Amino acid sequence: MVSSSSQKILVTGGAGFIGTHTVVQLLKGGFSVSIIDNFDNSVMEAVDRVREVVGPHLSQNLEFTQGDLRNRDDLEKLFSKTTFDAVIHFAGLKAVAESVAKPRRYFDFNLVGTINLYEVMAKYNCKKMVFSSSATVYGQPEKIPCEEDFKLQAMNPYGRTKLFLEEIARDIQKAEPEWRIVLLRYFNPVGAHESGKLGEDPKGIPNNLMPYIQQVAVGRLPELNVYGYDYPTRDGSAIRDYIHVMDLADGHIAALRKLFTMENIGCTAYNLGTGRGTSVFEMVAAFEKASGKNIPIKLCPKRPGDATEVYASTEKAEKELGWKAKYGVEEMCRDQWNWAKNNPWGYAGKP
Ligand SMILES: NC(=O)c1ccc[n+]([C@@H]2O[C@H](COP(=O)([O-])OP(=O)(O)OC[C@H]3O[C@@H](n4cnc5c(N)ncnc54)[C@H](O)[C@@H]3O)[C@@H](O)[C@H]2O)c1
Ligand SMILES: O=c1ccn([C@@H]2O[C@H](COP(=O)(O)OP(=O)(O)O[C@H]3O[C@H](CO)[C@@H](O)[C@H](O)[C@H]3O)[C@@H](O)[C@H]2O)c(=O)[nH]1
Repeated sequence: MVSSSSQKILVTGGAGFIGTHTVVQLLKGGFSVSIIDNFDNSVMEAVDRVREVVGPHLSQNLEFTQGDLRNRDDLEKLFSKTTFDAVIHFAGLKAVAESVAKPRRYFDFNLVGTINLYEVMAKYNCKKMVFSSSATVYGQPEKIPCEEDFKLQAMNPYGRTKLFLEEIARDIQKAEPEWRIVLLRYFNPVGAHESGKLGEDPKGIPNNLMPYIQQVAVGRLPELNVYGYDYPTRDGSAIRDYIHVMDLADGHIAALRKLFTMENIGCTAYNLGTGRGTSVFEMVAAFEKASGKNIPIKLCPKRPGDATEVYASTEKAEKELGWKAKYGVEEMCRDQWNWAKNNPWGYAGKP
């Protein structure tokens, strides 16, 4: 076992959707965790809920700092007082449409924030990193399932930041071989912690399918717009590889263990997906079944830039990280509904 509370992990963006779930699994796995987050897309209540979920004993191994990666001093302050064994880097922006409208904001948060992080990590000789990449780097994949060595392509400014950050990681590791970097390409993270205390809480109208369905189910939105119903798929709607956020969280623990044990890992990318594709209509039906709610739909034109069918090849992660997703669509919808019905207005409650 490599995990012990003597191993200290910095989690950037740890108050966010994937961050909170991963921090729970890190604490349960015996790691000490320090979160830095600027609450651009999250709230303090999410960190308090993490403490609630893990209990008072493990909460002693969790520290929180409000800070911004774009401000190098915020990172300096953290690194100068604590020695980190590795960093899991979630902090960033992720909304495709917003990135098209505000590309500079995306370059600032995602690129400048990450470059600052590398600089400070290098200065304090912390050279192990798990980075949140995305299936978006496959663009419109020519073949499915997506394999890690496929040609990469950006479709929008958000995707470009992920692609650039992957290239930056590869360049840094090539020039300074002591770095160990794992790039995790997430497919479509959904679901919530089984306790119903943690989940996704997007600000404003959700961009993504599952948070949107959730808000229809609790009556915050009247109906779901289904973007595209004449795709060449089994039911005409687009297909994605949805992955339970707890499986994703465990994928980070597997990646971290790999970083600590494999000296020559270099800079390596892994898909985190289930390897199974589910259509929009199938997802709606599964959520209706789990929640007992009717989800009214409106058939709409395709969303520009959306791919027809995307799912992961899971072989590399299974073989090299020893990680495989455990949950299916039924559990994803069950846990997402449990979160939704207990927190219909998210962490903050009804405005
Ligand atoms: N959720 C998805 O569908 C998905 C898919 C692929 C990749 N990713 C990537 O995974 C990572 C985490 O995603 P998430 O869904 O948890 O998003 P999220 O918005 O819930 O979490 C990101 C967190 O980072 C914080 N943050 C943003 N900029 C920061 C900065 N400059 N300094 C400090 N904190 C900052 C936000 O306040 C937020 O708490 C992101 O990098 C995202 O691009 C997400
Ligand atoms: O209100 C909605 C929202 C989505 N969809 C459809 O549902 C599918 C899934 O959409 P979404 O949840 O937005 O996921 P993706 O478009 O696959 O993109 C997500 O997943 C990618 C891979 O991880 C990330 O790169 C992106 O940032 C993230 O938004 C797509 O076919 C959409 O057209 C709808 O029909 N109605």
